[in-house]
Amino acid sequence: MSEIKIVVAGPRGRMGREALQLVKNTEHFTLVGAIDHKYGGKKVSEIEGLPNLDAPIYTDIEACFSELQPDVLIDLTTPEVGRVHTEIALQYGVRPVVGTTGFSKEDLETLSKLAEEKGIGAIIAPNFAIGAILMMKFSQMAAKYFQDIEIIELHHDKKLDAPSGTAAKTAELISTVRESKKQGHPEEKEIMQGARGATYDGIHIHSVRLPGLIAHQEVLFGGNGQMLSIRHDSFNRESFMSGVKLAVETIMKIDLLVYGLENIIE
Ligand SMILES: NC(=O)C1=CN([C@@H]2O[C@H](COP(=O)(O)OP(=O)(O)OC[C@H]3O[C@@H](n4cnc5c(N)ncnc54)[C@H](OP(=O)(O)O)[C@@H]3O)[C@@H](O)[C@H]2O)C=CC1
Ligand SMILES: O=C(O)C1=N[C@H](C(=O)O)C[C@H](O)C1
Repeated sequence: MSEIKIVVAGPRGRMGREALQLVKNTEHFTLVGAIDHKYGGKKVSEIEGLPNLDAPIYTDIEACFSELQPDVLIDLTTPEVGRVHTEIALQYGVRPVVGTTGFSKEDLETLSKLAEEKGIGAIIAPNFAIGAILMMKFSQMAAKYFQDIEIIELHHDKKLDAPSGTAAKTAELISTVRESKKQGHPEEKEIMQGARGATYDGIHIHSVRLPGLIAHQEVLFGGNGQMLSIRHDSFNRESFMSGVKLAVETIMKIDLLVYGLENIIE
């Protein structure tokens, strides 16, 4: 395989560190730079706890792209930052692989149009773990038979966005095969605000945040005298890396924005 030149945004983060290891351990991947709002001017190897990689760190993403001309940006930052990074990457002809969650429907539409306009591939994947993709696909299958559905997503307490990108994507996939409906008693009242969680197309989503957790989701389907539960657990962040690798390799061959890893696995 030919060499793929990569820039990682968010290299000191929980996912960013794991992505640096992936790049380091993959023969045809080369880390040419990193984007970090606090450590511009340093090298990755100079930051405590990061792998011994010589790549320079930039705070200015445009300078980074003009000077290094990377093939791919891997973005693992925050919703606001990730959205701007993705837009700039597309403007500079750098293919974005985005794990950052919390993008709105409008953000996705705007970025998709921009990718199409520029003829550049982009992958935005709320979850890179193969088991999570299967959990979402199995949930979509089950929703044809069970229309009353509640999603419980559980994450570590450092997570910024709620609901998780995975929960939002699961609800979105389910709503393509299930007619919108209001669940629960028609006259139910929340005695405490938020008790029934968020709703997407009538599907209830509950977000749990606790120390000790990594990334977990259970989708509950209620039927007459039965319940089906589909669950996925990520016990470490390495679980996401085979998906990141696949996305980086695939993005070199596509020229449009893909939202969700399920679209490139099949
Ligand atoms: N798609 C997937 O499979 C997965 C996606 N995620 C998503 O990935 C994102 C990152 O998660 P996680 O690693 O846990 O979060 P972290 O908070 O650990 O990492 C985010 C990093 O981004 C840095 N950052 C903030 N602003 C900028 C900026 N302007 N430029 C460069 N870096 C910046 C932060 O630095 P500082 O701390 O100094 O602010 C931090 O180091 C989240 O959106 C999360 O939901 C997470 C796991 C899996
Ligand atoms: O912040 C996290 O940790 C995770 N974020 C993603 C999400 O919002 O779905 C993916 C995974 O659940 C871990």
